[in-house]
Amino acid sequence: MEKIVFVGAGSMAEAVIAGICKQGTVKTENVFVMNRADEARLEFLQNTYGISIVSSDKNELRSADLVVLATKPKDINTAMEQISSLVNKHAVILSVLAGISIATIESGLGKHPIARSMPNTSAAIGKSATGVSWNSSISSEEKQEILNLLSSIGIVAEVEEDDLHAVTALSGSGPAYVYYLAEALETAAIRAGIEQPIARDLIIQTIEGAACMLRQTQEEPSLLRENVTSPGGTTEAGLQALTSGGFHEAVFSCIQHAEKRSRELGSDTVKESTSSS
Ligand SMILES: NC(=O)C1=CN([C@@H]2O[C@H](COP(=O)(O)OP(=O)(O)OC[C@H]3O[C@@H](n4cnc5c(N)ncnc54)[C@H](OP(=O)(O)O)[C@@H]3O)[C@@H](O)[C@H]2O)C=CC1
Ligand SMILES: O=C(O)[C@@H]1CCC=N1
Repeated sequence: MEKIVFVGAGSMAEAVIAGICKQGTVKTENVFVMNRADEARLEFLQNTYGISIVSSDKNELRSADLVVLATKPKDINTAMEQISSLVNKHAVILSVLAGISIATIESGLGKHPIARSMPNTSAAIGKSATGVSWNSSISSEEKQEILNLLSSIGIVAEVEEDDLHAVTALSGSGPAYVYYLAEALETAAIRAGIEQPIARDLIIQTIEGAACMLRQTQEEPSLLRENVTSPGGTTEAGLQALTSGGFHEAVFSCIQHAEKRSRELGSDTVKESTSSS
């Protein structure tokens, strides 16, 4: 897939662009980006990554091999209306949108090979955890090309389309949960008397170290947790406070609410397109 056009130029588009450009997956001169109105943003991406801006006649879409849909879910119907007559009929479509079904994309853009994915912002450093599913029009070669592209920004799991809502809740939104934990730990550490820069360093290393332990030892998280927890010690005291504060319930509820919201984003978009047609 030589020529790639990104429709949408926000955080997620940038994370994927940064990832594929840094990993050398594509030639930067073959990557084009467009958005709704923010020209300064397009110039920033052009200057930072050496990619190009889609011209005002959007002609690049006519010869695109891959079109990446990266608008907010609420904007996708308008975006598809604006581009559908221009997109090369052989182009593969790769969506990164939360909640938006393959059927919605098919009804907006017509029959194309479609990959619906859910990456996360760690794509920018090649560490995304991405889920992907396909429509029936995609060939095994096209799948492989998409898997190669997504693998260049992190790990990829092929899942059933319906499971992408849960993947979105888990790993699409997941980096935000970890940052939220880091924020809470830092506030608590400062309150306990540690200087902020020292607290920040200790937290980053603790999160990174624990993630690497999970990956490298392949041990159960519960076993690794038990290894840290001396009977009658500090960890036990801390974990008891988390448990009585409703830690498990909060995490279950977090994933449940995020998954539900992903489903709602999809049905809101379908409702909106039905009411405007
Ligand atoms: N952020 C994240 O962590 C993740 C996001 N996603 C998904 O990625 C998608 C984008 O999210 P994010 O990058 O955060 O959103 P942003 O708001 O940062 O970016 C949205 C982009 O879409 C552009 N846009 C809006 N309407 C159109 C249109 N009609 N034609 C072309 N471009 C248009 C906007 O342009 P302008 O600024 O000019 O209005 C903007 O560049 C969402 O669907 C989200 O669900 C998936 C995984 C993780
Ligand atoms: O919050 C959102 O809706 C998007 C999808 C996953 C991460 N960010």
